[in-house]
Amino acid sequence: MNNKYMVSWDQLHRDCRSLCRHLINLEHEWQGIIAITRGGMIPAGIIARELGIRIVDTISVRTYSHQTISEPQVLNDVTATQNGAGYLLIDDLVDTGKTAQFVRERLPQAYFATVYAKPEGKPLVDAFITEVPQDTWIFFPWDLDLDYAKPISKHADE
Ligand SMILES: O=P(O)(O)OC[C@H]1O[C@H](OP(=O)(O)OP(=O)(O)O)[C@H](O)[C@@H]1O
Ligand SMILES: O=c1[nH]c(=O)c2nc[nH]c2[nH]1
Ligand SMILES: [Mg+2]
Repeated sequence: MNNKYMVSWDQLHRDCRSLCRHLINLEHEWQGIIAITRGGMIPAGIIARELGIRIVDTISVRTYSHQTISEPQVLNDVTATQNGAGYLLIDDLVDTGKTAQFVRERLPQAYFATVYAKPEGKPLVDAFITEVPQDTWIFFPWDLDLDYAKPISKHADE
């Protein structure tokens, strides 16, 4: 994928808080949060803090190895709920929707929210905050490092 969408910690925090405002407006008493690990863990932590939710479980699903997609695999299942009723299910993003479809089958009653969504996957989630084009890879702050940026002009260092 040629295009990149770089997410800073600040932006991630702001986008998670925007998602929280949407979730608060639903006026629902959540039983707890289920994070889809690993990507959903940091958003789930921020959301748990903002909404005052202390029960946080995980379902560990792996669909990608670097940028290569394969069949979703459950590495560790959720234990807090059987069908997700009353639970918020949180992931960092939905891309093709393959992971979302798979997890929805496991937890059909959960309310599924992601912070970022690409067009193919967005019909599979109940809520998201920021849409990113399908041909763009999203880079999260936990995958990035502060590094030297080359000047835009190739003459700048002369
Ligand atoms: O909509 P999809 O095309 O299924 O892609 C979205 C999923 O892919 C990534 O997880 P990944 O499998 O890379 O594992 P990770 O969360 O441990 O990084 C991301 O965190 C989502 O869970
Ligand atoms: O870090 C990531 N960025 C993405 O755009 C993406 N799509 C699927 N899985 C992903 N992981
Ligand atoms: Mg993931």
